[in-house]
Amino acid sequence: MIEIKNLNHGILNIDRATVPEGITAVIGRNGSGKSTLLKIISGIKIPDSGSISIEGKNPRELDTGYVSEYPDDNSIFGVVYDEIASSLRFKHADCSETERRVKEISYLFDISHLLKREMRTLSGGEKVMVALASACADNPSLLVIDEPDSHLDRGSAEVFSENVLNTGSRHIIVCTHNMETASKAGNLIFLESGRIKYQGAPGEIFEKYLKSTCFYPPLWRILK
Ligand SMILES: Nc1ncnc2c1ncn2[C@@H]1O[C@H](COP(=O)(O)OP(=O)(O)OP(=O)(O)O)[C@@H](O)[C@H]1O
Repeated sequence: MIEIKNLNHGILNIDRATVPEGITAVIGRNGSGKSTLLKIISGIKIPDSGSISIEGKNPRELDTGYVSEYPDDNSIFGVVYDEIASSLRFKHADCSETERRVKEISYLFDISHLLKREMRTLSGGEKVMVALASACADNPSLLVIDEPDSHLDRGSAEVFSENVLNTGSRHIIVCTHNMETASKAGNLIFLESGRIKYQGAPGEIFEKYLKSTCFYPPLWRILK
């Protein structure tokens, strides 16, 4: 469980919120504070005031995988293999175990053919897939992903839904402008001007509060 109390940071102003385990999608208009919230949950930013705890711990005490919305912000190393292996190497994992895991996760993410490539030569979507594989390689207990789908084609978006969202991380927080992705989460947070306006099961939030807005999943209008 993630507990937020009296959080103030930039546009964010959240008195009290409890985020359950599982997959949470964060949605809202441009500039509503989604990325800021994700950076605070992942421990990248320390809030100006207030507190956030995850399973009773400070975010920086958790093993976390974070994927930025900007593909070029995600990589440290020059070659794809080294990038995906980095979290395992930082933990001094055994070389053969590192190699096994890099190959396994690359296969799952359908990027085995990229392992020897230089990061700078990849497309935006390829960089996102490498960043997702790298973030998931060490099975983090918290996975925070900022707008993965804006760079992904349909096939890669499916790989994302099937593999990233089923990594087994205890908490997965995904910010997205894709309402079909959001509708598949277990929990939905709707941010407005830095405040949590709605939170709950996507079915309930979309039907009850967002039906007449552009946030309602387009597919639902056809199917329902
Ligand atoms: N470092 C910063 N300095 C000043 N203002 C900032 C900074 N970072 C973000 N902001 C402002 O805070 C607000 C929230 O930004 P944030 O990136 O969290 O929004 P967002 O909901 O993720 O937007 P988008 O959907 O466009 O990515 C915006 O008005 C933004 O301009």
